[in-house]
Amino acid sequence: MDEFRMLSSDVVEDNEEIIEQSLRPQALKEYIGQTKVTNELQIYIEAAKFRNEALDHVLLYGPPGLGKTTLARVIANEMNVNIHTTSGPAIEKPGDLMVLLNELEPGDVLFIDEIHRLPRVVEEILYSAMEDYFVDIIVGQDVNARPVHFTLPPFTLIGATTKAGSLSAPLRARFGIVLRMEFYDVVDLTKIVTRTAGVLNNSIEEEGALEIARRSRGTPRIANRLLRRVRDYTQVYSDGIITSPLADKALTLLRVDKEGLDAIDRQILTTMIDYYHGGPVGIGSIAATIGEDRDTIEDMYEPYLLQIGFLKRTQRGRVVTPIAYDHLGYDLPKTNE
Ligand SMILES: Nc1ncnc2c1ncn2[C@@H]1O[C@H](COP(=O)(O)OP(=O)(O)OP(=O)(O)O)[C@@H](O)[C@H]1O
Ligand SMILES: [Mg+2]
Repeated sequence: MDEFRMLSSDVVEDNEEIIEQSLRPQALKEYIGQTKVTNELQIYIEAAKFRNEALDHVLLYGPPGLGKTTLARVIANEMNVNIHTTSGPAIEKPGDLMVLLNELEPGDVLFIDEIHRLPRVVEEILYSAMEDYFVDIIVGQDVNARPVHFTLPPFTLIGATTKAGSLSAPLRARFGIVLRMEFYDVVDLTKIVTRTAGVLNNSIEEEGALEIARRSRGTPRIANRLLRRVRDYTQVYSDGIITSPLADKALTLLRVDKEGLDAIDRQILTTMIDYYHGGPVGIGSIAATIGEDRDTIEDMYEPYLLQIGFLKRTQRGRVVTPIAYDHLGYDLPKTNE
C-alpha cells in the first residue's frame, strides 16, 4: 500500500472537495465545537441583522482542516446572503478582484481563502473597499489612462489563513472580528465522526467513533478522511459496522498511530533525535534533512506536535520532549535526564 498521508493536499483533494461539500454543516447550531468562536459570532450576527447592516469583516485563522471554509459558509447562511468564494493566489491582478467586487450585492460575503497570499497590489485595493466601500483604480493605458471611482455595496469580507503572522498590519487592522480556530477535543471530534457517519449512512459504535476521533489530530478534515478509510475496511472485512477494534485495525494498517501521527510526523521527530540529539534545531534544517517543504512542516505538521506537547519551541529552535521519546520508544539522552 502507498504510504498514507493524512495531511497531503494532492490529487485526492478534488474529489474530496465534493465529498466535503456534502458533509458541511449549514447552520451555526449544527457547527460542532469551537464554542468560543461560535458564541462570539452568534452575537455579532444577531446584532448586524438587528441593525440591518452587513456583518463586520471577519478574519479566521488557524491550522488547516479545522473548518474555516465551513464556518464562512455558515456565516453567509446565517446572514441570509450570498457567498462568493476565491483564494489569495487566484487573484493575480487588480482586475481579478474588480470582477468579484462587481458581483457583490448588499450584505454579501466575499470569502478569500489563503488571504495571506494576496499580491500586494490587490491587497492595497482592498483597504478602501473594506473601510469605506469604494475603489479607486486606473483604467486604460498610457495616454488613455484615467482614474475611476467605484462605489461598492456594504459587504463582508471573510479572510481565512493558516498564517496570521504573514498578514500585513494594514490588512489585519481592517478586520473588525478576528477569530482564532483551535484544535478540536476528542469529545467534539467524536460528535463530528458520528455525524459524518450518519450523513454517509454508515453504522458506527460510539467506541468506534472515539477511536477515530483520538487519532485525528484534533482536525475534522482528518477525522472525516480516516472515517472513510475505516469504512472501506469494515465493508471489506466485516459487516460494515464500525467498531473500536475494526477502527484500530484499519488505522494501524494505514500507519496512523495511537496519537494520530503519520509517517511524516514520526520522521520529523526521529530525524530530530537521530541527527540533532533532539534539538534545538531550526525548522529549515529539519525540512532539508527529510526533504519536505519548510512551509508544509510549519503549517501542517508542527502545530499539532506542539499542541500535544511532543515538540517545544525555544529561542534556539525546536526541541523534542520526553513524552515524544517515550511515544517513539526511544531512550532519553543523558543530557535530558
Ligand atoms: N465544526 C464542524 N462540525 C462538523 N464538521 C466540520 C466542522 N468543521 C469542519 N468540518 C468538516 O471538516 C471538513 C473540513 O472543513 P473545512 O474545509 O471547512 O476546513 P478549513 O479549515 O477550511 O480547512 P483549510 O484551512 O484547509 O481550508 C469539512 O468536510 C467539514 O464538513
Ligand atoms: Mg478551506
